[in-house]
Amino acid sequence: MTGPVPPDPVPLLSLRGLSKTYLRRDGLLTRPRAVAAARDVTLDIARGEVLGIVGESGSGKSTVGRMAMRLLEPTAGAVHLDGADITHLSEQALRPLRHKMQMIFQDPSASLNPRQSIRQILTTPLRLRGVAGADATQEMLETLALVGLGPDVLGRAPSTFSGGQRQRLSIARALLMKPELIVADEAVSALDVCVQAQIVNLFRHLRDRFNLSILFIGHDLAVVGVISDRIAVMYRGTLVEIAPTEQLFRRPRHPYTARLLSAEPRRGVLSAPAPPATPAGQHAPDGCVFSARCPHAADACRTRQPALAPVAPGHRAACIRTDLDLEGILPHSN
Ligand SMILES: Nc1ncnc2c1ncn2[C@@H]1O[C@H](COP(=O)(O)OP(=O)(O)OP(=O)(O)O)[C@@H](O)[C@H]1O
Repeated sequence: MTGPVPPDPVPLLSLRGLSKTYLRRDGLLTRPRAVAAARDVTLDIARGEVLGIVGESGSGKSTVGRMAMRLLEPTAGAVHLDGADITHLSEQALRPLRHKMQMIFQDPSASLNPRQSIRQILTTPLRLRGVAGADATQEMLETLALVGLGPDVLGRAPSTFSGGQRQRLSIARALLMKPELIVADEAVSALDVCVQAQIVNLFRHLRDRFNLSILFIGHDLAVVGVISDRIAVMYRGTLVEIAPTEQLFRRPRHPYTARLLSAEPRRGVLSAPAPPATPAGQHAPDGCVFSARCPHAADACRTRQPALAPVAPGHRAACIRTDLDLEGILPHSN
C-alpha cells in the first residue's frame, strides 16, 4: 500500500535548551558582567529542511549556529546530530562527524587561503575523504559546475574573484565534504542585491538536489524568507517565535516579528534595510526580553519571560498577548 511518506521521526539536528553566557568587562575598572548571548534555545532541523534564524545584530544567531556546529561550547543544553548526543564529544571523537556539518561564513575571503590556487583549496576536502588523482579532478569539476563555475578557475587565486564567485567557491569546498547539514551564517549579507538572489537560489538548488539541511542565518527577514521552510526569530539571545515561513509572514504572533516585518519593503524582496541594532550595553529587563521596546507590553510582561508556547500547528511564540491581531505581510512567492 502506498501513501504519504511519514516525516522523519529523528531530526538531523536537534538543539536542546542551548545557552551561552559570556563574561564581559565594559571598562578596565568595571566588574565583569554576564551577557547571555543565547538562552535556552530549542530547535530541530529535519533532513532536507531550510530553517532560517533571523534577528538583529547581537541577537545571538551566530552563537547558536556555532554551538550547533560544535565550534563553541554551550554553557548549558545539548546538541544532537542524527539522534546522537554530540555535546560533549572530544575533538577527536567529533572528527569523523565534522564532514557532515559544514559552515559558510559572511566573508569568504577570510576562509579561502590567498596563497593557494583554487585547485589546492578544493583538493583539501577531497584528500580528507581519501579521493585523489583523476577521481578528484572529476569531482572537483562536477562540483564547480554545480555552483556555476567552469574548469578555468582551478589555476587562479581567490583574490581574482568577485565576492559572489568567492562565496560559490566556499560552497563548492563545503560540498566536496559531502555534508548533510550546512550552517550558512550571513552568507549573502555582504553581497550586492542581485548576487544575493543568485546565491540564495544556489542554496535552494543544492538543498533540492542533495536533500541538504540548511540553517540559514541572517538579519534580513526578506532574504531569509525567500529560502526558508520555517523561520526562527531571535531577540537578545531568546527565541521569540518559530513558524512555517508563510505563516510567520502572514500572521506573526510576536510583536518583535511584526516589527521586523513592518521594516520590510512591500516590494523588492531582497532589498530590506537592516533593522536597528539592540542598544549596546543594556541589560535584558526582568520580564519579557522585548518588553522595553514593545508597544503592546502589559504589566505582566515586565515581570517574567514567557515560554515559547504553541499558537497554531507548527507555530510557537513567546508572548502572553495572544489577543493581539498583529499585522503581517503577503509572503514572497517561493
Ligand atoms: N566572545 C565573546 N565575548 C563576549 N561577548 C560575546 C562574544 N561573542 C559574542 N558575544 C556577545 O553575544 C551576543 C550575541 O552575539 P552573536 O554574534 O551571536 O549575535 P548575532 O545575532 O550573530 O549578531 P551579528 O550578526 O552582529 O554577529 C552579542 O551581545 C555579542 O556582543
